[in-house]
Amino acid sequence: MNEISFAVLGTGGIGRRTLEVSQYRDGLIPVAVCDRGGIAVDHDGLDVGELLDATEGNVASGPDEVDDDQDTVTDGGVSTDAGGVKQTGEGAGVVASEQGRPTETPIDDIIAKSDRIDAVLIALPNLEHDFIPRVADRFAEAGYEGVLIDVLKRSRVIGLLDERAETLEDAGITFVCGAGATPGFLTGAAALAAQSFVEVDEVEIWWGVGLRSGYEDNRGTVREDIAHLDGYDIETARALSDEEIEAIVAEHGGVIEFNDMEHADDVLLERAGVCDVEDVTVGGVLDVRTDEKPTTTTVSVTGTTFDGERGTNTFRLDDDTSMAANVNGPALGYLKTGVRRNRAGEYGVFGPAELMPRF
Ligand SMILES: NC(=O)c1ccc[n+]([C@@H]2O[C@H](COP(=O)([O-])OP(=O)(O)OC[C@H]3O[C@@H](n4cnc5c(N)ncnc54)[C@H](O)[C@@H]3O)[C@@H](O)[C@H]2O)c1
Repeated sequence: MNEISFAVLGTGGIGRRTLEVSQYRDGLIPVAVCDRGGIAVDHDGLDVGELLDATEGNVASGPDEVDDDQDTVTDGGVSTDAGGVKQTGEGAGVVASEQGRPTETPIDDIIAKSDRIDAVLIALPNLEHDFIPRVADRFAEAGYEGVLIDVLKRSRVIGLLDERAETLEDAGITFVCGAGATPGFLTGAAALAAQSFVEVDEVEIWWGVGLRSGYEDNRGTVREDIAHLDGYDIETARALSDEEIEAIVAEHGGVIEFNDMEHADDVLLERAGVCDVEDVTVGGVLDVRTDEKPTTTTVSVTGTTFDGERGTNTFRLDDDTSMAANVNGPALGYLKTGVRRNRAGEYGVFGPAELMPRF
């Protein structure tokens, strides 16, 4: 396969690791990145090492300058004080890199350069359900013809993307949705595990994530997970200040269990014909005190074979593989598959249970 130039929208906990993992994959050239305050573009390939060093512990999760008395709502939720973000350089995020420059229109600036970009990985927070679908609209309106891929989690967003399938198809865009770990890797594993059966009764996904770097370095992920707790939803989670999130994490002793999560594995498995939405359950445990997983990540698919046997096929991740590895390895694998499909003229919306990620 020829080289693939790609961009990353959002260089937080996930986006930074996407760039890092891409260094270990053949043929992937990171040419553009942005966060909420800056952009860096080099069509010959960005210096990822420099970019990662400059943004280490220095993610632009909130606006650059915030009046201490005034909460500012952003796509990543409410940030009360830019001082809450660890900073190691001049400015937070991409602008701290010598390759970066400040901008107030980061996504539009990437779109303006997108005719030379094969694939765009969207690692933005999705606290407004239509945020990522609206980003897709902007690429389509600008005449982008390439791959868009996201690692979003919520079931209802897939419907919003499906509504746009025709527009994306007409534009020549191949959109791979929900292509992180769960949904993503584990959804794909469930689709494979289901192949033994003629009837699938149940798919159970149970994840364990240990993130010693905690909320500070994984703001979108932790905030969006909190929206699944009793008493919270996406709107209330979006309105929480950083301090309130830290307090919720502390109330749980740093270990939070989630049950019956609205994870798009369900709709993605249904649209791939594996089972019905209601047959899928997703839950897990997040531990922000340690990098060790609090529980083993498993996907169990229970069904009946053609010859009448009932059984459960189980796919298990090693406890030593991190969330960063299990989100970004598959996301880049699905990105490569997306580019292959795009170059073959297949456009529209695809899920991880319909594709096999490539190396
Ligand atoms: N599918 C999976 O398995 C999986 C796993 C983990 C995280 N995720 C998802 O990945 C996403 C990112 O999570 P994270 O922890 O990296 O978040 P984060 O808060 O650490 O980073 C978000 C990044 O997006 C940037 N950003 C926010 N709004 C922007 C805007 N309007 N324009 C440009 N840039 C903007 C921020 O500056 C930051 O760089 C979340 O939606 C999370 O749910 C998915």
